[in-house]
Amino acid sequence: MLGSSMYALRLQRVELKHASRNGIFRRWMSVRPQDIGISEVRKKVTIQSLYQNKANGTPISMLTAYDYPTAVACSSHPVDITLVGDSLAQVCLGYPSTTHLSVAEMIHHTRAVARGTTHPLLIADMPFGSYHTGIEDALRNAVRMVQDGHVEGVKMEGGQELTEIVRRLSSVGIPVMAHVGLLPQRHIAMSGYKVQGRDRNGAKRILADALALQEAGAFSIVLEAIPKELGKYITEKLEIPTIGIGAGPHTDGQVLVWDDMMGTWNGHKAKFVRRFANAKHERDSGVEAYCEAVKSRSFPDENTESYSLDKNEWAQFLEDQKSQ
Ligand SMILES: Nc1nc(=O)c2c([nH]1)NC[C@@H]1CN(c3ccc(C(=O)N[C@@H](CCC(=O)O)C(=O)O)cc3)CN21
Ligand SMILES: CC(C)C(=O)C(=O)O
Repeated sequence: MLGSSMYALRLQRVELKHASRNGIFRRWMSVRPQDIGISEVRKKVTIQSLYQNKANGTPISMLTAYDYPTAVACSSHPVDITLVGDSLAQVCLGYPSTTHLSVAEMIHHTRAVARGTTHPLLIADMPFGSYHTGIEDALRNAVRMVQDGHVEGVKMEGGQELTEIVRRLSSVGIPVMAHVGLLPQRHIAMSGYKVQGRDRNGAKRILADALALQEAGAFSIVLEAIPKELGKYITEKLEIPTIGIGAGPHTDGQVLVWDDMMGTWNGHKAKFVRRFANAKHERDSGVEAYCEAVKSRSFPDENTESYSLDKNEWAQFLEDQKSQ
């Protein structure tokens, strides 16, 4: 056991050396997936490979993750991009809105996700307020996300007003994913979570935003809650891959929130959500069965789930107790 794990460690180190010598050093590229319980080796997803997806019409799968186990689950399947979305605020931390999430809280979670991430590209949301107080603040916070949070790129919500920030981050090599349409960080200003671009002028504005963000250097863009016709049109107009959530079937990729996809989210179910599992049912029946077993003393089983000591040792122990 010890021997084999030391061997794996040594091998890992050798591979790391090899990778860095060849100039293809990437944090996880050379980590043996078995180390975190992943059996299949997949090629690291890169911005270039995402462009190839768009070119050859292979859909891009993006899923949110908020901690180590969800990151490992993404890394165990052909998820192309793992997103530490700021939906973290609501679905994991119990805040009423994404606007409550701090950079420190986000980084705490991105570090855990990074530890469980192998082949997927790792992107995280810039929290509300972390890119609104000036270009240098945005850059400083993005650097924190990369350096302390271990993410490979950042996502930010907004349109043409963000182009200078996108340009600055891109210019120093921090990949930026843009996000237009429904902007959850602005739900108060937008009077709720509403489908965007439903009239001619709204649609024009979203297209203009998407084009401006591409021109500023965004490597990809999320289209949230817009009509499917517009999702298709923007996807055809842009050179960068579009990732839709409630933007119809014609975007270059799709994203869903982990808890929506798993069927564990108790809150509102948006029209664009499909539950691909009913993990809530499994989870609840597990908790119920556990409580029942404890209360009925059927758990733990005396023989298979408990420890014992040698009969003679125990007799001696009791004997010693008498003379105390
Ligand atoms: N669980 C969860 N899933 C998400 O997709 C998500 C979050 N949380 N939290 C952060 C944001 C908020 N999002 C939301 C929240 C609500 C709607 C929603 O209720 N949409 C209405 C549209 C109504 C209309 O304009 O016609 C819907 O019924 O689909 C959409 C996106 C997306 N993000
Ligand atoms: C749903 C995705 C796109 C997101 O922004 C989030 O998880 O916060």
